[in-house]
Amino acid sequence: MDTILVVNAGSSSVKFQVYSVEGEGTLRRQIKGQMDGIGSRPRLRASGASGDPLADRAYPIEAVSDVPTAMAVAGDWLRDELRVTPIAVGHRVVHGGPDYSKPVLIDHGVVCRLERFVSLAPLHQPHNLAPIHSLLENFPKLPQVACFDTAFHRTHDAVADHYAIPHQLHAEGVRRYGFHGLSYEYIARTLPGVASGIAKGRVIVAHLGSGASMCALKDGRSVESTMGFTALDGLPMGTRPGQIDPGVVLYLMSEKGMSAARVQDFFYRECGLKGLSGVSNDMRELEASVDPYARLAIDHFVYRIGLNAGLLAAALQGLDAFVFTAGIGENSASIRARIVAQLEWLGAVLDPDENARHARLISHAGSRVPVYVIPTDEELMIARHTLALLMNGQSHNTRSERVS
Ligand SMILES: Nc1ncnc2c1ncn2[C@@H]1O[C@H](COP(=O)(O)OP(=O)(O)O)[C@@H](O)[C@H]1O
Ligand SMILES: CC(=O)OP(=O)(O)O
Ligand SMILES: [Mg+2]
Repeated sequence: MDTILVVNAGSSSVKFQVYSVEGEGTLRRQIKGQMDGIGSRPRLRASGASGDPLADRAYPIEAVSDVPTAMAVAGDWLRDELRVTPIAVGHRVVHGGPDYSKPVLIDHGVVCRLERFVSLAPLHQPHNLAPIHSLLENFPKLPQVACFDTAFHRTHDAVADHYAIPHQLHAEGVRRYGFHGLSYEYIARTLPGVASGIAKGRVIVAHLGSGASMCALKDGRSVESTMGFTALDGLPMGTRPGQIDPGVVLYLMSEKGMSAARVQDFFYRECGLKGLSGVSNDMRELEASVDPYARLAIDHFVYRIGLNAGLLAAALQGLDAFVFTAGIGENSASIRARIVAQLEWLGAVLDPDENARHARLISHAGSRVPVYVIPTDEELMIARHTLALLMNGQSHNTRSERVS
């Protein structure tokens, strides 16, 4: 069976899927899995084609303390226990910079260009590139495809893409890229099947995971995002602060003597829900906590999402629907309820029962703005892009090599 392996390394999880390629361009999911809770409560879960459980293993926090270890554990499991030998591998690569507005077949030149963005996405890019490197080394003819978080947002108007800084910096790549684009692309493609009348309208999608952002969609295209040059901007996240006055950076460097490397580490790993609560970066643990700072961290998260919804509604000049997705958006009914309460002035009213049972439509029948929960599938987008590149014949003479 010809299969495509998809790898998606996030900031607190490694997700993977294996698809069989059937007939002319049909993909069928064979395995879906993830190692999540990295750094809090690591757990490997995977299921087969019909949702049948293949694995559910918990690990001590120190056994899977970072993303590379999680990737190694999941990779060993796929290779040794499931004998996965793909004909191609699709990777999520978080930063594509100014050059890449669509997925690309990987070679050494592409990897060199993507390495330039490691400092712009230190929580992700090194982990995205590590398996690419190792497969290029060991299986040089195996087709690999890079799919970018930034690509879906490359349609932004100049007015949204610029910072108010000298424009030469924009020319060299200092732009408001936006991230989570594979997730937003999946939602944009799924919406017509969920609500055909709305898919062409003005929609805010809230991707609330360990990394969190929101995207304004108009007619299925991204017109604005809360993230910018890097995935630090916008909403507060698991370990990142979100929007912050650059004066704080200057203060940390000039008054606290922090080096640039120390500031980077601080903003990517020690802030956000974790920094503010002092309890955890994991929303499940904050919701279970009675610590007043855990409460404050959740309050701040909800408040900032409400503020940013107003910003994106302004970009769209109105709102026709709101969508929740990703770890928190798909699973936490209480956070969703609190966010929808912030959206009441925009015309959204919750149906608490539908919300509690995680229905697809969670707004009240009389709500002017419908509110949806749509589980995202970045891996499916990557598989589709990977297959499309393979079928366009750009992977000449390479389909016979397999990972063993
Ligand atoms: N049932 C739940 N209730 C609240 N939060 C949840 C639940 N399940 C997952 N989450 C949260 O989702 C986040 C991880 O989301 P995910 O989209 O997998 O992140 P990433 O891809 O960035 O690693 C974590 O903060 C986790 O606590
Ligand atoms: C870009 C980003 O923050 O990704 P994730 O949410 O997967 O960490
Ligand atoms: Mg993610």
